[in-house]
Amino acid sequence: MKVGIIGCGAIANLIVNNILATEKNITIEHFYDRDMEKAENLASIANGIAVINIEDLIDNVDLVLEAASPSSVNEYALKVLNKGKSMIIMSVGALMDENFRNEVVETAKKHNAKIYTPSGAILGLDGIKAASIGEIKEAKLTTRKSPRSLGKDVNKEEILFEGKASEAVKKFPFNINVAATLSLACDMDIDVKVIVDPKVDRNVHEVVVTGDFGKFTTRCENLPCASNPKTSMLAAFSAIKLLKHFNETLLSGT
Ligand SMILES: NC(=O)C1=CN([C@@H]2O[C@H](COP(=O)(O)OP(=O)(O)OC[C@H]3O[C@@H](n4cnc5c(N)ncnc54)[C@H](O)[C@@H]3O)[C@@H](O)[C@H]2O)C=CC1
Ligand SMILES: O=C([O-])CC(=O)C(=O)O
Repeated sequence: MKVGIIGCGAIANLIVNNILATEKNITIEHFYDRDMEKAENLASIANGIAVINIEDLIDNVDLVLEAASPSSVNEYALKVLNKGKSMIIMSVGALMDENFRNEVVETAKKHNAKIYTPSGAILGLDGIKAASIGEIKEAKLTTRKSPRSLGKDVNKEEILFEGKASEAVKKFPFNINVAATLSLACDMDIDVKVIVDPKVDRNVHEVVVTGDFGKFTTRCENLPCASNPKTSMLAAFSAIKLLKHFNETLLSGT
């Protein structure tokens, strides 16, 4: 399988280094970034090509992995899907806009392509997918990050946001894509709280879900990526595992 990457930052670097070292059947050779130097750096690690035109990436791969920004999803998703290429989307917040999401899904259907949103930086997507066979009644996400992650200068804990995921992704486009991933899995605009906390140096996400199945709570304390404190390493790991799934025969978990 040939994969092309849009956005050559923290997540893309972890993915490329891992896949290069562990997977013979996945090649990642085409890279695009609005910062050409970033694309060239990653291309040199992978012995690949930094493309200037996005079409040169789309035309030469089977699957496009977006790890750039919500606005990049608005810019490129329809171009990718219109050419029948499947897509892994990390900047899931872009899909909270219902009209855009419907257009993306319809385009993918028309061209027989798939859209994957990995579990990213949170725990519990497996349980939610199973729980969604019954009714999911309530889902809440509480995210706690350091002032450095959230770009705030505070010396005590502060609630920055309480409301719906659709609003959260607009206010924190680079910090709370997980709220969108949860909303898609639950098929509802979930409740979100964002807390800046000078006492933490990890990205902490708590998920509480109730439904016909009962109730579960998950909590993770994620180490951030060295090159981007907003982003948890687990988010990159989840995309790596999804890529590996394409090659696996025995698949565990929903
Ligand atoms: N789904 C999830 O659980 C998570 C999603 N994310 C999201 O994944 C994305 C990537 O994260 P990182 O690798 O940490 O970011 P990063 O900031 O380290 O790298 C992003 C790269 O994309 C490039 N870029 C941004 N917009 C672009 C555009 N319109 N066209 C071309 N290139 C563009 C930037 O120049 C940069 O090199 C972000 O949107 C982030 O918010 C991050 C963590 C968890
Ligand atoms: O990596 C994280 O902890 C979560 C994150 O930035 C996002 O969902 O955008």
